[in-house]
Amino acid sequence: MHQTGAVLSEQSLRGELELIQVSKQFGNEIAVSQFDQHFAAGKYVCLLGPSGCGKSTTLRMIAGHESVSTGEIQLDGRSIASLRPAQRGTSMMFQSYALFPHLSVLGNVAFSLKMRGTEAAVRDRKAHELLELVHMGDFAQRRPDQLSGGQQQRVALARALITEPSVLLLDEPLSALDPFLRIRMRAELSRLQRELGITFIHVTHSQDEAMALSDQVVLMNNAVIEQSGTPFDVFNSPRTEFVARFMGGHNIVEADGQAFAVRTDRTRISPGQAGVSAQVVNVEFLGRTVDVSLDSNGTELVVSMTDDDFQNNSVREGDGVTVQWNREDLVELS
Ligand SMILES: Nc1ncnc2c1ncn2[C@@H]1O[C@H](COP(=O)(O)OP(=O)(O)OP(=O)(O)O)[C@@H](O)[C@H]1O
Repeated sequence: MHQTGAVLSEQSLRGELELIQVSKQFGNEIAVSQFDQHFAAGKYVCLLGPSGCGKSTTLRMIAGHESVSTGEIQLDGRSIASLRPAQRGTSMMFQSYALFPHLSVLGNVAFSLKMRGTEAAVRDRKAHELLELVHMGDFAQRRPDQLSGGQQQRVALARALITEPSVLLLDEPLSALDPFLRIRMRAELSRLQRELGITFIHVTHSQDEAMALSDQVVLMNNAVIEQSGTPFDVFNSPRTEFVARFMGGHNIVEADGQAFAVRTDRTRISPGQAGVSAQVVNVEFLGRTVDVSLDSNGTELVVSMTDDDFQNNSVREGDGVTVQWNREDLVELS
């Protein structure tokens, strides 16, 4: 692990962020409504949700690239909603990386300090430290077009971190990478966040990414927070049908006029037992698991079973089956 002296001069956790009843309206359209949430210092937060739900607008309001219509934003105890972006203690890494093509890697990373009038020797030393931190120390003199996508992203990260922000804001940082690199960079982001001890706020529409990375997931829908909590809680205790469906891995079932979620891996097909009748619509082999899709009187159900269970209890498209779950696995939805 690299020690980055000056960069990590402050060892305590930073970036306690509070959004208090923050809303954003564009004309008649409400992009974010009454966003009210506290983020403890030094946490990895993912803002998750479908396209258009207001994630990027929320991030941009924290960064100061968009004003708030109403509400208040506090960072480490001070109000920042009316400050210019560079004064806030936040830094944004963009999806496109937005590196300057004519500058070297070192020049790109040092750029913000140059703008602030920091002398050349100091800014170059800090830029080198940051490049070491993202494992790009050997590439300082290259130009961005001489780097791979993953390398450009590391440089963009170093560039965003050079101002020593308390909060790093990342807008879909992994979406331009191929699936293999995305998983590698995911681990890198997690390592960086822990090493730096600052808050990361990462916008994504991928629930896998949010589950893998975050201490706290904020799931948004139609401009509001639908549910916020640890990935474990949001996945295992979805409050609404939207949350259960968006997080995936759940069936929505009804009993006595009440909707419930039940995990697809806790939904079973057991021959000879009482249960709900259904017909097999599709069988999908996913490697370690097999997903059996079923139609039960017009309701779609999925049973996820291990490969071994499937081999012992094989079904095919068109088979009639009965489906069971345990009462204690039902999560009541509102
Ligand atoms: N500058 C703008 N002017 C008008 N409407 C805007 C503006 N920016 C965003 N919106 C609208 O606000 C809503 C929320 O947009 P936002 O970009 O925050 O969503 P998102 O969840 O980040 O979506 P995506 O994942 O597609 O980026 C959308 O309906 C969008 O059309």
